[in-house]
Amino acid sequence: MGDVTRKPIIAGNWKMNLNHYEANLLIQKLAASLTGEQLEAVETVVLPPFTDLRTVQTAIEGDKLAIAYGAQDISKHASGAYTGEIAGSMLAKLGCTYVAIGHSERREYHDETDELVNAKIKAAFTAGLTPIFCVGEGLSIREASGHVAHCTAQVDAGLDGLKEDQIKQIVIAYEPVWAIGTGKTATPEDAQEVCGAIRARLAEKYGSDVAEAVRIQYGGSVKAANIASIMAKPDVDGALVGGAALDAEEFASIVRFKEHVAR
Ligand SMILES: O=C(CO)COP(=O)(O)O
Repeated sequence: MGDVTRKPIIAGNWKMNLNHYEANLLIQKLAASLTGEQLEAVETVVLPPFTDLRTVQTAIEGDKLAIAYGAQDISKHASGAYTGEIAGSMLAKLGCTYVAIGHSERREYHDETDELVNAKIKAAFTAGLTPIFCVGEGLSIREASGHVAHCTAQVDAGLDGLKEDQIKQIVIAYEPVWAIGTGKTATPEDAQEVCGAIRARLAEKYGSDVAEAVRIQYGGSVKAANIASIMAKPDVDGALVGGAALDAEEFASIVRFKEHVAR
């Protein structure tokens, strides 16, 4: 293990929830629930729908809040005749720092392949955005004990052709599909097993310097009640939160995980 300290990163993936009025309200409530010190200790990120981004930018910049934001998807293309798509340069212009790529809901409902995910990660870097690169296994793979191999293969494919300094910046989110929106959280040991295996794979391929710099999140039914024990694991550097990120109090409490007792 190196001596790199990885700043915890808690990101709220709002999915297809909240219009721009509701987005503004949620940002205001978050700002009221978290102190500057708490936001300093943990990188706090929101990933609203595209249509909310301008409003979220205005709210965050207006009050100089230490909250980062980003999008839930990106086009692999830079610009052009791609109806309905959003380019990385457009997201960068709105002040986005992050973009989620390869979320299981996009892989499943929009047939996103590892190859497309890899192209989107490259598009994000070209636009100066940091990918939150999602991987995770479905229930049948987990039941057949194929989860580690599945996730490390997704990591290999997603990072193909990237430079080491890009890989160092990336955030990887391990989200077991069977734990998303189901209330079935993976145990902290389950989360550590895969997050640790991902880091070991990164070390094998790119060296321990790179592996120790990458932040790895766990996602899947994260709540204020279970965050502390998940964050206590050595290779878990943060969380990607879905449903619980729509409630300001709950999300703020997740961000304050250092004040909770791990159970
Ligand atoms: O998919 C997720 C975050 O990207 C997790 O969603 P839930 O927290 O609602 O299970």
